[in-house]
Amino acid sequence: VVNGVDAIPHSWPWQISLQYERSGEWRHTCGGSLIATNWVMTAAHCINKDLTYRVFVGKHNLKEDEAVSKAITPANIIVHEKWNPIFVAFGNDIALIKLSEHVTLSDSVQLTCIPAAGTVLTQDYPCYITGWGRISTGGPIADKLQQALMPVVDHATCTKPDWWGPALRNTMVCAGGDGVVGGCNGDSGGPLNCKNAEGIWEVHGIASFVSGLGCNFIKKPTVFTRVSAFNDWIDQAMMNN
Ligand SMILES: CC(C)C[C@H](NC(=O)C(F)(F)F)C(=O)N[N@@+](C)(CC(=O)Nc1ccc(C(C)C)cc1)Cc1ccccc1
Repeated sequence: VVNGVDAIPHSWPWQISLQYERSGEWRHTCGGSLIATNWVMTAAHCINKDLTYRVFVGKHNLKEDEAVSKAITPANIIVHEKWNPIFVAFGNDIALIKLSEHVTLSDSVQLTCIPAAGTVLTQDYPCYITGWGRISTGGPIADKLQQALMPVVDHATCTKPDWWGPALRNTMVCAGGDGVVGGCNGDSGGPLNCKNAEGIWEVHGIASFVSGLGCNFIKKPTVFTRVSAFNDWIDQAMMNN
């Protein structure tokens, strides 16, 4: 997250770190959200079938051993069948990771909620991006979980020619674009957290892409998969696996 701040430790207890093993060490690659005690929602572009992954729950500082955290092996990874890595613009950048065991919920490990199907947030609705992604374009990833207020940019604005243009799908949701805050590599798959009218946090977006011109480029908001466009897919995947 570019121009974010350190989160209060474990204040986003559904945020996970998706890590893969390379030459004997584990590397953070993406974020994700705990939506059930044995299911994590992330981005399809985070998944490479040839890699070995682990899901780390209850983390704050990636560089420290934290007693409240636990690394869990995936049992199964379901990538949206219409995801095409060559055409990110087509969307469907969503995947579900079934964990090999149910997590134990605690103050540091909690579930987040999926919004009602079809929910579309209005312009400037206040949401927060969270993640351990790069803290500047091309810069280092964060040690401590970062957060930033990233107001929603509605479809009418986000599809303007000098924004993302008409190619932007309505199965996507934009946020930010002020030239200051932005998601960046490593935030992929992580949540766009928005409080609903009842004061309950929901995950409205899965961080998908930012402009190649820069992670916090003005009028190029961070683009998220709109979770409320995939309720049926999520339900089916969890029921069938
Ligand atoms: C792997 C890609 C598909 C998604 C990756 N996503 C992220 O970093 C995220 F925002 F989700 F945290 C990304 O944006 N990667 N970039 C490499 C940019 C990128 O690939 N962006 C992009 C934008 C649009 C499209 C399609 C919709 C035309 C594809 C990729 C990050 C970047 C940004 C500025 C400078 C250097 C690196």
